[in-house]
Amino acid sequence: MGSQWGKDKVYRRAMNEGFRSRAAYKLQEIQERFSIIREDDNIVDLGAAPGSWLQVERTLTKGKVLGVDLNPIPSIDGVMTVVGDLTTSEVQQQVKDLVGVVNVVLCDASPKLSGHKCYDQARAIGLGEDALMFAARTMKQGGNMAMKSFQGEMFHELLEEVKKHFYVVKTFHTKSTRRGSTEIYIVAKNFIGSSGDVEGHIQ
Ligand SMILES: C[S@@+](CC[C@H](N)C(=O)[O-])C[C@H]1O[C@@H](n2cnc3c(N)ncnc32)[C@H](O)[C@@H]1O
Repeated sequence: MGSQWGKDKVYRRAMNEGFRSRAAYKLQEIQERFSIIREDDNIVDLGAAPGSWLQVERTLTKGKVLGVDLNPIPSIDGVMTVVGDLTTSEVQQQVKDLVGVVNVVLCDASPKLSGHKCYDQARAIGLGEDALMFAARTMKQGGNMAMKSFQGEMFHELLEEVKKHFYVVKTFHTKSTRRGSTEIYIVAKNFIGSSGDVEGHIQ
């Protein structure tokens, strides 16, 4: 699992460049490599606080940008936010009402670490499954997704589940990820379309 953000060189660079966290560079790397966001796309960003991915997204599309997080996200011009749990159907409905057609779902959410490796890994994988289900229930056919995950138990199963819903699926280690972290991004392009039977834990 990754460690919490620290005040290292990349963090200081992010602050100097006006980003809310170093995570901004991870999305920039994903976009440079995979071009998952097109200039008119509507984007939903799950686990978006404090908002550095939202800052990057706002520069990449003229479409709608909406962030969801358990914690409030300080406002960003031209960005909608929802405070809530991405695993709930209420939040899914709110997002659909606000965004309408969703072209891209991004998920950088990670659960609060308990320090128990197996438990934290299981929760991280569970959150990934929920993000996949969120995407499958809200996203337009042909849409793209990128989600954070962690290598370890059940990661392979999550990856296989993503492959059932997208034509192209890759994994990607960003250079901006801390050394020693098991963090890995799943990048999925060209959503096959909603089948309504994604495994997950939506309430
Ligand atoms: C690493 S931070 C995201 C950083 C963000 N991408 C950025 O650039 O600022 C992970 C976030 O996931 C959120 N999160 C975790 N579980 C969540 C859930 N079930 N629903 C919504 N947000 C969640 C946390 O509150 C936290 O803010």
